[in-house]
Amino acid sequence: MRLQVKDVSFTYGSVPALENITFKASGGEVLGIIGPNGSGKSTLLRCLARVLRPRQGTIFFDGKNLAALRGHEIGRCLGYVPPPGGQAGFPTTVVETVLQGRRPYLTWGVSRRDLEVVSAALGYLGLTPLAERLLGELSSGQQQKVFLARALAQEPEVLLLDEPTATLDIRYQLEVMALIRRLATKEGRTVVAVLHDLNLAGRFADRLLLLHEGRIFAAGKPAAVLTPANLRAVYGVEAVVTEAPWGIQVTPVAPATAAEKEARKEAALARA
Ligand SMILES: Nc1ncnc2c1ncn2[C@@H]1O[C@H](COP(=O)(O)OP(=O)(O)OP(=O)(O)O)[C@@H](O)[C@H]1O
Repeated sequence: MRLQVKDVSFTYGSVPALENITFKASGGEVLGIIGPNGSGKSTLLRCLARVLRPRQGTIFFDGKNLAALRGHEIGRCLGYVPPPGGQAGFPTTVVETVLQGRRPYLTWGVSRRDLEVVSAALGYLGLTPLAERLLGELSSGQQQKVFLARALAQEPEVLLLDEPTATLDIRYQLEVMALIRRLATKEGRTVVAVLHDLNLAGRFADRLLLLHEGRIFAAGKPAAVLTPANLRAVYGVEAVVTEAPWGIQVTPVAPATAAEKEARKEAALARA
């Protein structure tokens, strides 16, 4: 098993953010982490990336305790892309930034293979024409693609992506998700991605973890997790869930508050 998370809890000061999280992810799998604002998704990803240290519990990578791995080992095992925003303060170019992804492999200098990998990562994300531009002079979506390209250049076995499509236009949302899918299916990598877009989650993930108030509320295949009852209980919305040929589709219809339901009932009566 590539990734094993056992009974992980995390607290910010006195604020509990994760409680008793346990799950596994294998090679070739895309695991989507979904849940409302503040449910603990980013905190979980930061624990997996070893940016945060769990208060309790253990995370294993290929059977090894993540807490015991050394820096350069982590770099080859795990590639972490934080959520968009606040990362572009450095005067580096796009190509230099993506090349940083090769740091776990660099010895005396940059090899031909390093350059090939960087060039392929730039190409995958349509960044080749922007290669010499400064990062700080790009749009937020373009910057997001650069950080994804850097993680791809790192060639890690596990990719940890926090809202990888949040700032991307609809074409690149699909392209990035398809790329993630390919990395898992064709190259056997494990991808753990925090996703707010339930339709992308329902379409591209093999399994979903639905978080609610720091705990796992539901876990399993998208069809089992994205149910109207779960969405009502966790997000407080009424949603229509359909199964399209390409995956599960979720259409939020209305907030499921008592007042809303009453108003809709009255409106229906008035129309009748
Ligand atoms: N640096 C911090 N200090 C204190 N509390 C924090 C900190 N970061 C997050 N929290 C709290 O931890 C909980 C989980 O936050 P987290 O960012 O993991 O949620 P999330 O599911 O990623 O939310 P979102 O969808 O809004 O990004 C929330 O209650 C949040 O207020």
